[in-house]
Amino acid sequence: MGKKYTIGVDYGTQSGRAVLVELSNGQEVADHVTPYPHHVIDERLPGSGKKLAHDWALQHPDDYLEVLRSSVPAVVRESGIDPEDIIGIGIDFTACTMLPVDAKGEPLCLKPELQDHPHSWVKLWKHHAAQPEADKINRIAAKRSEAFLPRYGGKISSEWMIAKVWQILDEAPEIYEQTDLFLEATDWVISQMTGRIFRNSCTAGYKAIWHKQDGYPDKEYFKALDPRLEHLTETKLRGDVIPLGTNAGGLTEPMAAMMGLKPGIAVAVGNVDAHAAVPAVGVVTPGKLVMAMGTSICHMLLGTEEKQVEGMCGVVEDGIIPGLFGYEAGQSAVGDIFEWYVEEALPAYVKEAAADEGLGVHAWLEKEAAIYKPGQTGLLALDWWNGNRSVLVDTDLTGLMLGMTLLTKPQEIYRTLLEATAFGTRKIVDAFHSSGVHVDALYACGGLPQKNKLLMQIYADVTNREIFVADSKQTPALGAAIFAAVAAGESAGGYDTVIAAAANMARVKDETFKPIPENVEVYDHLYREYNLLHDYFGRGENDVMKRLKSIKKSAE
Ligand SMILES: Nc1ncnc2c1ncn2[C@@H]1O[C@H](COP(=O)(O)OP(=O)(O)O)[C@@H](O)[C@H]1O
Ligand SMILES: O=C(CO)[C@@H](O)[C@@H](O)COP(=O)(O)O
Repeated sequence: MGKKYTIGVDYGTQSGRAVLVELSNGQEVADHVTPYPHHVIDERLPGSGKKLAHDWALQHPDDYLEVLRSSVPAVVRESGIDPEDIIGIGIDFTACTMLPVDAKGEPLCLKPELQDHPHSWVKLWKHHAAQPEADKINRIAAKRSEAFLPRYGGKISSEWMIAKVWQILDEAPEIYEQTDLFLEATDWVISQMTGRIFRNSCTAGYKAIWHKQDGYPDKEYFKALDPRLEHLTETKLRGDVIPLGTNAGGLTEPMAAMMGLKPGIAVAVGNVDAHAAVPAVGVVTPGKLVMAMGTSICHMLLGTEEKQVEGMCGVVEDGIIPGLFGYEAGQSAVGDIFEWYVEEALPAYVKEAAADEGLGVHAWLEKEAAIYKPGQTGLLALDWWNGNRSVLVDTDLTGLMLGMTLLTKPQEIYRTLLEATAFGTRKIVDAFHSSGVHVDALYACGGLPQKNKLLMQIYADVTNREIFVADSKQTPALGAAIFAAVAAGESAGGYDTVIAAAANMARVKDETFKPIPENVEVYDHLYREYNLLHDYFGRGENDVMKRLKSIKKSAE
């Protein structure tokens, strides 16, 4: 058999990208990006121009098909590969990004009579307008001591499926009525490619409170939320939940013609961006924490048992790699904090100095901050500029920096912010490790590891763990291509397991970041101080951050 290939398509917040990957070695032969024509819809609906309320974020389902129409033929063309040798396609998506469809699988928002109804559209992961429903979901679950709650670190997010479905029922019962199924967008796109609807074990588990043994929460719980939701899971959330890497069916003739691919090739069930990245950095066994590092960090870890870990986003059997328990945790702002500082608080002289030296502002700050030894700034910060999504799960917490004097320099503040986010990651590492889900090494992908070496060294020193960095331009898309290779199977030239596929297709860079013992020692001291501040301001001893927020609210 000659060389074989699969295509991975990564659906992000602003755009989708296709990557064509060689199966023998994981080489990314060609890639192509399609920005979504309708962008994120957060002000006005397309067509009617109807104004959306605060905290809404929608998308247009045809934008997802546009990625298939444009980016897939583009990578085939650019690579010059014969479509006969492309044996499968897989996708990964933001989540929970969900939509209501009719009995034919058609999105309600594409029906002319429903186009001007905001609730008929795709709700993007960062649609935050279902917070009142999420609050009730949590309150009622806690009161009933629902067994599922600890699996999600004690809190169900407003970003997830049940809160979004309930918001539709609350605010637009007529749309709820006309919905045959609520689907994750990742499952909808796969259904468009195959003509068959399946739910994948990743989004069902992390975003829709589904459990491999227990299924969804029972009817009594849903009835306690709202009697109209009693039968939700066997009606509008019905459908087989199948593990990642399963072939969801062959590519249909019309879709194959549209994309320039061979009909009948394997289409892997849908997946999520951060989760798909895990095998793409070669992680298929417990003990290795994968960090997707960008504006925020998603932390992914594998285990052999279901354990309860404070503040984690969730634990799902088969949720990342079939046969293992996948754990997810996160920090809600990391790169975003550095960006806030650079955009909102940096003196003009720094920007001028960077320009004079032909450097970007981040690069200049990194160079200057690297001159300091750990502890030498005398500063310490709490990384809560966008609340806390890790052990405290509290969006009302805010940022803090301690130790400033008249001599404090911008590069010292920048370094302290890098360190604060590293302490935030250590908190997550410690929460897992002390709950019996071991963390022996860290694996990093996303934009930040390529951009800032000082940041990576600080993470190695603060966590006292070696960090391996992805050697892939598009790690989640490579992951989607890995799952496509597994869906195709060995007989077609792919692989029979994710473990075998990752062994051949995943890559990390040769250069790693190793902890430097003297830095580890100093950071241990600083981390103890961070913990004192963390608990003092975060666990109720001094609720000044919340009081300030409420004073601010009443002053508005
Ligand atoms: N040299 C740098 N050092 C640290 N952070 C940086 C640097 N350059 C950009 N950033 C931050 O990286 C973030 C973007 O990361 P990236 O992985 O590209 O995005 P995303 O999370 O959207 O995928 C921004 O928040 C930006 O502030
Ligand atoms: O929530 C998840 C994964 O669980 C992500 O899809 C969501 O945060 C979107 O991430 P990105 O902004 O695309 O990195």
